[in-house]
Amino acid sequence: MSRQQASSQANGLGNIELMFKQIMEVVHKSQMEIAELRSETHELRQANASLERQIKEGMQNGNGSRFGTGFNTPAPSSPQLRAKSPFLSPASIPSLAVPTSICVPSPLGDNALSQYPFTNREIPGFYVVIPAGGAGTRLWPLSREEHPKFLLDLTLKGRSLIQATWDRLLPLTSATRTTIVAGPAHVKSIRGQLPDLLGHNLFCEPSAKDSMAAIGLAAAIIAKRDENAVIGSFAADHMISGDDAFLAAVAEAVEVARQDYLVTIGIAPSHPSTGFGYVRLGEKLGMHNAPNARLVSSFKEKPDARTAAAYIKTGNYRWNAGMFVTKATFLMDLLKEYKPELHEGLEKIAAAWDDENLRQRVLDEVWPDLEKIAIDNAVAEPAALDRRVAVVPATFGWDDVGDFSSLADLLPAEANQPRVLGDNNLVLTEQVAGGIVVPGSGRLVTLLGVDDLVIVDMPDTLLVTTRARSQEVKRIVKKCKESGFRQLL
Ligand SMILES: Nc1nc2c(ncn2[C@@H]2O[C@H](COP(=O)(O)OP(=O)(O)O[C@H]3O[C@H](CO)[C@@H](O)[C@H](O)[C@@H]3O)[C@@H](O)[C@H]2O)c(=O)[nH]1
Repeated sequence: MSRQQASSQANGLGNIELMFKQIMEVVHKSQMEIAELRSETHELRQANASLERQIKEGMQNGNGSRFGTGFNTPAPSSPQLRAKSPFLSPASIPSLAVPTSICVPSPLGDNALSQYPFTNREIPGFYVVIPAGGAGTRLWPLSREEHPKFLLDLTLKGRSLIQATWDRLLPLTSATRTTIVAGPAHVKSIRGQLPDLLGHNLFCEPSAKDSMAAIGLAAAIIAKRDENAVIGSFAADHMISGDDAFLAAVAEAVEVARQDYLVTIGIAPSHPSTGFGYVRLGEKLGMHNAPNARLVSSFKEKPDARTAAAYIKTGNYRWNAGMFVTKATFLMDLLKEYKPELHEGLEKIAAAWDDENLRQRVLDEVWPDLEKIAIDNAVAEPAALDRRVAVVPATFGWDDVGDFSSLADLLPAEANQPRVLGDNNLVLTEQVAGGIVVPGSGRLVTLLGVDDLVIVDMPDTLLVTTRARSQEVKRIVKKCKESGFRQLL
């Protein structure tokens, strides 16, 4: 063969390879689009169900012709915040066929698809634990001690964050296996918002002792009820988009947890956040039922910005989404090893839990001395070093709605306009770009020529700051406390 012929043959092969690559890219893109469409369809179905519920509630209250206010869980002293409904009328949404399975693209960018059954997603022996403890200080004055972030409907979809968390997880479990750990100040509101929550599944802690005591309490009680229980702990105040991918990731995490691992869900970091824990991806676990699961080679809770940036550069790190899936007994074993006193205290409380008088006595005696520590520091960090922590990398959208800046990102906006949480008619702007306005006092808020401001106008106080400084709102809360404005916290 002449050199010219050989070179033209090589070119031909190269072209075929290129064509194949392009075809594969198109196929992958279509698969991603299908997964996205399915996710949107599911969200539409949920929105539809939520609207139906609002109409039903409105009719039960003799108020059938008016839709809910959108912001249906205002703080007791706040006015109702009105909003445009983001929903279509039920009649305009066609009924949708339920797919038999869902394909979720692999989070590792390897073009693989994992298939999960769509219907009957309940996982036998799986218990949900929702620790509802954070005050959401960075969302003050919208979020208050008595009425924290998880009780608010921050997306104006008609459900508070804790209600949305409940709705999201219900397909995997049932009300009998869904539990909440909360302080006495929030028990009544939680019961009001979640009428299906069973009395014996609401674990009331005497005071805030951080996430290890809260999740450990639930684990200890559940382990007594069911020694084979696998628990999944999910914050009450996070937002998730792409529920199918979320449920698939949790189902995968349960499979891994059954093999005695503390399992986290890993989110691909978008920026070097100092507010999250980071997990370093270790070797693949190669489990048949959990194709994406990997070992966590190390776990670092809230690194500084420089460290976080270095982590992200490697491409080997994921954010810990604050979700932990594990056998209840395995978590107690880890606790016994790494925090024996906390373990002993929680076991004592769990043993007395079913007898209400005894429970109170033991709580009074034991709870005040329990160590206040996050689950991440108490067990996740040391257990990762012992190769007992695994991660399921996730593909769903996730946000912990930590401050007004991230809340702004979640709200719809007209181009170059501030986002409005509430009634758009109460906000007038001229040459204003970006930012977020909460017109919560009922009066008109007007803005001229200011960009990226955060304005939260409540009946009892007004907050003005910038999006860039919104992480620092807790400094103002501290100042209010020091200056004697306790009633505003
Ligand atoms: N019941 C109860 N719940 C609590 C308590 N303290 C914390 N929690 C709950 O435990 C979860 C995590 O606690 P946070 O205090 O909000 O943790 P964080 O600083 O946000 O960090 C955690 O979450 C991040 C994701 O949002 C993670 O990235 C990080 O690694 C860590 O797990 C939240 O659901 C919070 O409500 C408490 O005393 N009581």
